Amino acid sequence: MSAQPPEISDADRRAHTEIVDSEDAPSHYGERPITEVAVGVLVDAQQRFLLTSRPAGKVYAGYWEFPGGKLEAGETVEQALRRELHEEIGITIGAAHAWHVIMMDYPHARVRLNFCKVFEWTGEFEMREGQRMAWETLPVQSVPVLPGTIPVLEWFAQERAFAGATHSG
Ligand SMILES: Nc1nc2c([nH]c(=O)n2[C@H]2C[C@H](O)[C@@H](COP(=O)(O)OP(=O)(O)OP(=O)(O)O)O2)c(=O)[nH]1
Repeated sequence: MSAQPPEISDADRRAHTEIVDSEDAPSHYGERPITEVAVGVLVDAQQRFLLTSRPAGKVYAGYWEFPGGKLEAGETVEQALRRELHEEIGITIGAAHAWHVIMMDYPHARVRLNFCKVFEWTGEFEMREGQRMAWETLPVQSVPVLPGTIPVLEWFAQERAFAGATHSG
């Protein structure tokens, strides 16, 4: 089975990234409310990282991203991450190590992405929303990647002294 990669629209190209790397940004930043998102960067013993495709029916369906989702009321980033990764990919994570925080201004929403590295988990991977999964290294082979995923690839490139394009497209 080979799924056609989705078209990249002008809106995707316009999606605006802002590196924040602090928790200082107010909950209403600019004119639009901010949606808090917990994102897991799972790294295995071979230093590969896990990407999953966004399921049908969500915005950016078919795009590749790091697994995660929106915080529910009263949740911390770590709690939301633990819940989302269990619900969506079937695993129970160990410690979540806060890494970087960025804002993304999409046509559909303004989101604050709280990226956490995760090195330990238990359970079998089970794509419970019909996603696909891929263990990746640089350069990433899965296309297209979500605009808000690209900065993570840049951080890996810096950490790993990787030169060249981090992904295609
Ligand atoms: N999971 C994840 N989301 C990302 C990444 N980069 C990025 O811009 N996003 C954006 C896309 C979405 O606007 C938002 C995540 O929301 P979502 O719709 O996937 O969250 P969810 O699973 O809670 O969805 P739902 O319950 O509303 O269906 O964050 C990434 O690497 N991983």
